[in-house]
Amino acid sequence: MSAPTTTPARTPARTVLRAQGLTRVFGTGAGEVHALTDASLEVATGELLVVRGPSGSGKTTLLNLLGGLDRPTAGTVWLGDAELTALGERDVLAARRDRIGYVFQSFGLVPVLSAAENVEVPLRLRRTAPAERARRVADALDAVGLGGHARQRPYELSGGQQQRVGIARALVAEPEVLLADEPTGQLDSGTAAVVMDLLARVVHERGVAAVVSTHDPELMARADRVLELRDGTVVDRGNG
Ligand SMILES: Nc1ncnc2c1ncn2[C@@H]1O[C@H](COP(=O)(O)OP(=O)(O)OP(=O)(O)O)[C@@H](O)[C@H]1O
Repeated sequence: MSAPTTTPARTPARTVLRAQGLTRVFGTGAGEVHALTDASLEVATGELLVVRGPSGSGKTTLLNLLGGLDRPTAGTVWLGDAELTALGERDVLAARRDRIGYVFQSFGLVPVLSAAENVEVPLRLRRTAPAERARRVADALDAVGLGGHARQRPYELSGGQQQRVGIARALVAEPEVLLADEPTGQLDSGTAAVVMDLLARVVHERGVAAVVSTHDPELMARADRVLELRDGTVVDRGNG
């Protein structure tokens, strides 16, 4: 038997985030809205899963359930070995703080804080020591190419730069999972491509399991896998 000619350099991928049978029904004055029905997925370390689908197809609903921001009507989310959907409020908050990074369409930066202070927020919440905070913030800003912009406030940065600060903030505490809901929705197409390339690179380099929703067909090119939603149902899990 011949020996393999190449040795894999990377740690083998491990499933980090898993959802089974996720259903979310909203009660409204006009009756029930079935925003998501029986959705299942898995995301592994270093994998970028893009969720696509038309407006109203359930992308935000799915991301909110995966990130513990909302509770499903039925179904389960596992974060590693922990059943996120079975945890009480305090434990969900701790899991969100310690294990998940979020990137928002409208960046979600605090206007009165500098880029560095915005990136520092998750570390303060985790009570990381000041010297360690400073080191990690500098590393995270360097990783998104903004080492020279640490003291600038959000209004002194372009939209693309603001979203790069948002990505640095999401990754600074080294989460296992990164969730981004339409992260390039407010950017022009050229800037969107730069931001998406950056997201894909950091996900692969850092081995984060990432779920990113988008409308933009161009952004699918950066995905390792594309999951497609229609009317709240997964019509393609992108497994080939
Ligand atoms: N809190 C809510 N109460 C009632 N209905 C809701 C609520 N949130 C979402 N919905 C409905 O659930 C469906 C899915 O919405 P969702 O925001 O998940 O779609 P989306 O794919 O993210 O859309 P978009 O691309 O426009 O952001 C829509 O019909 C929406 O109106």
